Amino acid sequence: MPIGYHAGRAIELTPSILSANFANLGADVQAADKVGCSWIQVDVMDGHFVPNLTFGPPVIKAIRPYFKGTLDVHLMVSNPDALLEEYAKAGANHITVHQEASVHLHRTIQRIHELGCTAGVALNPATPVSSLEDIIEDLDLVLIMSVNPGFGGQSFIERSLAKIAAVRTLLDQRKHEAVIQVDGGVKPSNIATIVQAGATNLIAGSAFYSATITPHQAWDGFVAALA
Ligand SMILES: O=C(CO)[C@@H](O)[C@H](O)COP(=O)(O)O
Ligand SMILES: [Fe+2]
Repeated sequence: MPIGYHAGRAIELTPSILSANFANLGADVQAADKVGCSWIQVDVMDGHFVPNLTFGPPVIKAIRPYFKGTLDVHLMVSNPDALLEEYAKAGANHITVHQEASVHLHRTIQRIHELGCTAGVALNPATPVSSLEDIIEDLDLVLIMSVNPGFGGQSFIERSLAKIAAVRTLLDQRKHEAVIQVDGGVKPSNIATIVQAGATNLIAGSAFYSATITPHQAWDGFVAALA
């Protein structure tokens, strides 16, 4: 269920399980389902495209029964094409690849669609929105990275707000509707500004899975911040 609405669009909160308790992953994924999240993000890192190593297809297959909604795989890997089928078969509904990691982006997006998933492209903080001009109409989602990918708990890079607004302008110009997702440093204290810039899907890792508040309290905090 959405955490709010802005300009007639539903705003979704997508917990990132990178900040979950890995020894208790099924329960943590189920907690996101129970509080009402329609999306959950699995951050796949290969220790090559980003300096960290996380989950593979067996983990996605294992958590699939614990979440009813969209299982969003954020692929932070070199050569994503080689892995798409495995992640789709493991239970992904949505796959985002990085613009910087894909040599044949158009072919990659076509392949994700052939596999029955929706498709997104992520842009690192230093990658311009203009790099999407010739692919945007094929995308279901654009992911603006508001931190350098690899780790949870980093601070939101303010320049990302202008990039979010630039994606909204480009989508409007092309009369194309796509999810604008923002990932990194999203908190109740900055969510309203991020949504006003044009984002519709907010990733929350450390602000959702926290030692000090429950997922329920985290959800309520985000809802209140948007109200
Ligand atoms: O993709 C990534 C990091 O590369 C993320 O999805 C993080 O998990 C977000 O964590 P927070 O910044 O919300 O703590
Ligand atoms: Fe992510």
